[in-house]
Amino acid sequence: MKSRKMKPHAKRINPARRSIQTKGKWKSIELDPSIFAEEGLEGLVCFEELTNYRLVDSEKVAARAAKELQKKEKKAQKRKAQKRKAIDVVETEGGEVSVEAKDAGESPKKKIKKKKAKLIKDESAEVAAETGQEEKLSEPVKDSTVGSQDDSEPKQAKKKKKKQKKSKKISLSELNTEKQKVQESISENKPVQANKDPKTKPAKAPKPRIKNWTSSALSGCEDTNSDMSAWKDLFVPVPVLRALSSLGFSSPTPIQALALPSAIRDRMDILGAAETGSGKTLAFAIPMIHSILEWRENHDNPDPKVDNPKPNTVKSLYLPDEPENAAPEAEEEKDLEEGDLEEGDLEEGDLEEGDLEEGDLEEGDLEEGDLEEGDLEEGDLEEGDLEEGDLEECVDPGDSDVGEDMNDGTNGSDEDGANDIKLGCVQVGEKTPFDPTPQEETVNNEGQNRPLLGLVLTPTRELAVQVKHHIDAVAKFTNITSAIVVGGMSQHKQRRLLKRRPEIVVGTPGRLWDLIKERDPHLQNLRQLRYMPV
Ligand SMILES: Nc1ncnc2c1ncn2[C@@H]1O[C@H](COP(=O)(O)OP(=O)(O)OP(=O)(O)O)[C@@H](O)[C@H]1O
Repeated sequence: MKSRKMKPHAKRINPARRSIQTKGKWKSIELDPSIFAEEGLEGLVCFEELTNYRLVDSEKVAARAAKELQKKEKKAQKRKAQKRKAIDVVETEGGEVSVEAKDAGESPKKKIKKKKAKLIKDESAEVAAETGQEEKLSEPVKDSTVGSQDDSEPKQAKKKKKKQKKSKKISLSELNTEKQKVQESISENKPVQANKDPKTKPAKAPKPRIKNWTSSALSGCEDTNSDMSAWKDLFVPVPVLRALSSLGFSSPTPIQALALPSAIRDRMDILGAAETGSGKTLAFAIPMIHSILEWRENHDNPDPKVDNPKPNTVKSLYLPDEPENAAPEAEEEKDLEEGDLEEGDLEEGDLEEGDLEEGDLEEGDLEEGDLEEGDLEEGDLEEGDLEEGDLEECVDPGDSDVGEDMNDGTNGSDEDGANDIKLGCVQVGEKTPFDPTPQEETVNNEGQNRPLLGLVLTPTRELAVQVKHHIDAVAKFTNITSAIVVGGMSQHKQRRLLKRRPEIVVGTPGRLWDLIKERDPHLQNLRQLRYMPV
């Protein structure tokens, strides 16, 4: 039915939604005009009828419509994907400019993702450049950009992890090699080299050993390669020169260079002054040793026609042109064969510490009376050497001063010299007349007759010890012996040492005076004293 109110060209409702499929056409039906006179039908225009049509299932139609929609959406997605692919191809060929052009039409999320990927790519390139593997690493990075961006991120992460693992492995292997080095060096007693890698802990450096040059000299480690020509013209005795070479003293200090010729050649008294550590000790010790060697030579080969001994008869470097000097000491050190030595050839002091080894002396070699008082020094006997009953009376009242206070400047002589006159800082013994004439020797063998030839006076005990070490070091190839006489140490022991008649005595005034007052035989015989450094 059509009325006047209906629009003539109104859009027809989709027939599918009506569930009717129109096959024929709508046809108008002729009506009686009286019908239009009735109320309520004045707006009616005509009737139409459709006789050819088909009823349709509405659900099926709806499903079809949904399918059609999905197909359309898929097609749209495909088109978009094809567009992206085309843009990526352009990017790989054209570089950054094309990427930026492509970015203009993309969402901000995708832009961030791309930036991330780009940053990772740059980092990996830098690392590759550092490790020298740039070529290997850059290729897979390019591949990832050709593929989808979502895939590129996990690939980059994997590579990063691999790199981290690699670097960890490298650092671990470095640590292992360092450990091995340290273990090797420990087993070989070698100092460990400083570790250059700041991450790993540096190995503890071994504590530097302070060189005890006196003991090293006495141990006999000779530096035979050192050039000793700087000592030429200083009149140093050859055995002393050998000792200096073993100490590594290849040249004299200024005070030694100045003092030695005047003291040795010109026999001058010398008053020297130089700063501490400048070698003053050897400046007086070498001339003293020279003087003693000279005395020995004249004493062993006395010339009955000449009262005074010949000066400068000791071999030294002051005669460089003489062929004798070319082979110093070599002849003296010829190997001794069995039978070469007869009884009496060896004197006291000829054998030094270390000359005899374990096993050299057998049971029965020593007879009763071979050892005298004073032959054994402190330290000669070790724990276990003496058995119960070996010592009967071992307490010596003279040893009571072992524990004297080292800081106390006064010696035990104060009690003895209670009646002495004190003049300022000089003490003069009233009741102790000093008699320089030699006392009658109680023992008359050759070694016991040796006079005191050098007496060194030092203000302190410590300096006395130091000076004795210096003298022993440079006199180690001469058989010259020395003893120390200072307060704070056993007076009894010092008396025993003086019985051995050392050529040199180093001491402090107080203890020396004590022993002189006690008429120690070695200190009473000062007629032969040739050298007295103060
Ligand atoms: N010719 C030399 N060459 C190298 N070193 C030397 C030489 N002479 C001495 N010395 C070294 O110098 C150090 C100091 O020497 P010395 O003790 O004789 O100096 P000093 O002037 O007597 O010092 P102080 O005034 O403190 O007693 C010694 O331990 C020795 O190692």
